[in-house]
Amino acid sequence: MGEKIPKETVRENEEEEAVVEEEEENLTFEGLGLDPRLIRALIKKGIQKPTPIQRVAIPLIFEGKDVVARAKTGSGKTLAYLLPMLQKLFTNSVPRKKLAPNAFVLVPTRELCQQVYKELSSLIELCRVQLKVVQLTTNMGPSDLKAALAGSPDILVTTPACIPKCLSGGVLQSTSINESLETLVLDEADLLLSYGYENDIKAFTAHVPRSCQCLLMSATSSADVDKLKKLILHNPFILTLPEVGNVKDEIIPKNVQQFWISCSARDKLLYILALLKLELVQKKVLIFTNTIDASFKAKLFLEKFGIKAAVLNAELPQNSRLHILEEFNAGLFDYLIATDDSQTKEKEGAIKESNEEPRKSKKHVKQKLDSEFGVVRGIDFKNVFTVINFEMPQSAAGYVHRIGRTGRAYNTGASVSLVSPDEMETFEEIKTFVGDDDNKNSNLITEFPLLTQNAVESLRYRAEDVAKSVTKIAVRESRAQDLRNEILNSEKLKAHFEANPRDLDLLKHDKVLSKNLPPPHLRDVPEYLLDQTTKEARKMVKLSMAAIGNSNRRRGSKRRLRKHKDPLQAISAEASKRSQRSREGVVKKDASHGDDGGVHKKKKSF
Ligand SMILES: Nc1ncnc2c1ncn2[C@@H]1O[C@H](COP(=O)(O)OP(=O)(O)OP(=O)(O)O)[C@@H](O)[C@H]1O
Repeated sequence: MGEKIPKETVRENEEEEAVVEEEEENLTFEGLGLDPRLIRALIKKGIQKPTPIQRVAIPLIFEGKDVVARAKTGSGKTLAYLLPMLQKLFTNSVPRKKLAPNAFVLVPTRELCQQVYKELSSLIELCRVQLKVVQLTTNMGPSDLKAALAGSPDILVTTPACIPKCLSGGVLQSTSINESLETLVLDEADLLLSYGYENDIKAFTAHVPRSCQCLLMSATSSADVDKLKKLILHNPFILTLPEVGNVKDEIIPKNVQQFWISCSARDKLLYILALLKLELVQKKVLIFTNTIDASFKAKLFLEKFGIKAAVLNAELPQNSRLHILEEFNAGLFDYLIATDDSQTKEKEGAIKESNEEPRKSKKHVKQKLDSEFGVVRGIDFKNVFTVINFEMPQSAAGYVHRIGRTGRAYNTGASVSLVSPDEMETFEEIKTFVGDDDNKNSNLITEFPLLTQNAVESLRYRAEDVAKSVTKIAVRESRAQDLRNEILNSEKLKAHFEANPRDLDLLKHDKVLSKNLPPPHLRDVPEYLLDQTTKEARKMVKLSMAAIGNSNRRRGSKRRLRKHKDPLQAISAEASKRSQRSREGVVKKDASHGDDGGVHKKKKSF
């Protein structure tokens, strides 16, 4: 590890810049000076060699420098700061003052909070070191905050809005922070200000000691990042990657194949049906809509054809959202329809969480969206191969962040955008933005080659018939029903999930919402409907999926998870006469139950 440069020296220096050189590609984690315990933990996670941003950031952070790391989405920025931060904490020879956590990680959303917390917890567990990490969110009451901060945690992961709450509630003292804080990380820095945290961050900087090492991680360089840089860092080391020449190169994921399909807005359901039902895209699939209603419409429509998908949006309770993400990441279902309203949020700016008490009435919940929810930025969806833009985002930046949910780190992926005539103008802007500046004729977003007009037309009659049955009222009812279920289940199972975080399969989020089960003739596409080209395309997609081991991974995780016990049964059993079994806490799920039938029936007991 390099010698620690005194903070004062670093801050008086001119800003320095580093570029990752190609010849450094062979650098290993050992070569970066990473502790063997961390290297072993990474190997257990399947991570062998550092990504470019990790190759440069880790040594600089070891040197004690303030760092601004700008690297494209999915490039491994999280580990770039977590690894040296952890090593700094568990190899520190000087006893640390523990009046307050020694490291603060500030992120813009609760989902990110949970993600970073989990990553840290698993690294700590795998390294078998005595470090304690806590996450705080603004929906925690004073007693929860106090309980979480008891026992001298070493690392605090939170959103900036939570810090003033802790300070004013007396659970954190500014003098303690000033004496103990050694590392401050602002992750997804370009979002922190647009989420309305400027005042919270400004107020917090007053308590940050000058000796504290500050790290600022961001996917883009924006005016907001500059503002934060000036606010908190002094003469930091600015990290850039070799291909960085302008903003767009910084953020466009290179290993995502981008496709588009032209279709009318009305035909979008038909086209998504064709893509999924004819298996022309590789799983797992993340589908983006711009509104919650559109996501329910797509879900209801698809489930009539036997395609089960979960929805994810800002209206759902936080427990449910986190659980949906975990299930999807664990491979419990293949299709997730996420509502991305991030651009509205960014445009409106400063929609800050109101520090209200947890929601109480269903009516209230129904209308309130969580402004700390962010589904596009920073969320690490695992093993998503295909991103589908069911509706186009409103800007090129939104597009890039959506497609960046696939092709993470060293993986590859694909995106398919369904573009209607009224979205064409935005799409042209996106094409120009992602296009190659040096070669004006090149077009990085190409027409999706695997879907023939014949194949689409073979499904049209069925699709239009079913689409008519998915009325506005049906959408509204399903949305309300889903929300009610999620609130009830989320509250009831909160304690259970805290104690049994691996019991993911007991509450399936891709359950069918329609009152009537899909008729069998819609579930199966008769072979005679498929033309030769579609049959071949389907075969090709299956072969590629097998090649990347996608299907094996999914089956494996399902089998593993089914072994766990089912507290849903236990809860319903408590009320029933099967007291003997309920006293044991949990009841094994009947192995003969299918994904749907068994779990579904049990949930009705709620
Ligand atoms: N050295 C590595 N080798 C392989 N995979 C890695 C490596 N480092 C990180 N990853 C994985 O890559 C994925 C993306 O990493 P991460 O979420 O840190 O990206 P990011 O740069 O923060 O992206 P975003 O800007 O979208 O937040 C994660 O699943 C992570 O576990």
